[in-house]
Amino acid sequence: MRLALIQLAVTASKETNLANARKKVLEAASKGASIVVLPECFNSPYGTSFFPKYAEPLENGPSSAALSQMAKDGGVFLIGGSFPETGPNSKFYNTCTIWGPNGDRLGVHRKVHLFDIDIPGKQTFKESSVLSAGSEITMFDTPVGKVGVGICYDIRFPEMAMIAARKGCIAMIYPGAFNMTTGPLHWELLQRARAIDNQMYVAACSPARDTTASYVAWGHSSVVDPMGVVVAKLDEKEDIAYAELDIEFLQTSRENIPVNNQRRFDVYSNVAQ
Ligand SMILES: NC(=O)CC(=O)C(=O)O
Repeated sequence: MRLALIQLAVTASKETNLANARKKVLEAASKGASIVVLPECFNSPYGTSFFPKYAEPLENGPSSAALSQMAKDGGVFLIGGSFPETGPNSKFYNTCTIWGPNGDRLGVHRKVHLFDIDIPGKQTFKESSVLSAGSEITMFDTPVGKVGVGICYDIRFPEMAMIAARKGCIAMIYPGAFNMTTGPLHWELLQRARAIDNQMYVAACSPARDTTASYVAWGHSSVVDPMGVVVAKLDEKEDIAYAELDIEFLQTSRENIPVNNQRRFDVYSNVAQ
C-alpha cells in the first residue's frame, strides 16, 4: 500500500489552502497512493491567535466537505491533517478527520497532548490557552491493517503509539508542525523511536516552511520503517513524499526481534505512579 505525505505550502487563505490540498491529493492519488496525509493546520496558519478565527464545526463546515470530496474523487484513504474545530460546548480543538475512499468519515482525532512548551528565547507556545484536549486513541481500518493517528506533540508520548500498536496498528501517522528549535533536535528522532518501540511504520507530515509566518515549520515530512530506517524524507519545500507500507517486512521485523512478546508488564505495573 502506497502512502503519500503532502507537505503543503499553507497560506492565510482557507480557500486557497483547500484548493491546493485538493490538487495535491489528486496528484498523489494519480501516482498510486492509497493513503494520503495532509499536515497539521493544513488550512490555516498555526498559532493561538488564529485558532478561533479559522475554527469551524466538523459537521457542515467547508473543510469537512472539501476533504470528503477529495477522498472520494481520489479514491483514497485521507488523513486530513488537522484544522481548528469549534467542538461541543463551543470549545476549540486541534482536530484531524479521517476519510475513506467513498468519502465517508472514518474517524476524528482531537489532539490529546496540547503543545505547551517554553524554551526561553527560542520557542514558546501554549495551545492550552485556547484549545481543549481530546481524550481518545484513534485508529481506523485499511485493507492492510489498522492505522493509528496522533497530532504532532502526541508523538512525544510513547504510550499512545504503544497502545495503538498493541491494538493491532501497523502504522502511526502524525500530521505535525515542529519548529526551527525542536525540529532539528527531535522530529526525526521521535519518529524513529516510536517506530522501533513498536516495530511499526511511523510517518509525520508537516506544512512546508514559510519563513514569513509567525510560527516557522521545520518541514522534513518523513516515513520511517519498522526497523527504524528513514525510507522517505523531504526538505523544507512544498512537495509530496511517497513510501510503501510493506506488511511482510513489518511481520519479519517483529519475528526477528520479538520484543512485543518479551515485555514484562508484571514489572512495569507501577508506571503511572
Ligand atoms: N507543534 C507541536 O505540537 C509539537 C512540537 O512542535 C514539538 O513537540 O516540538
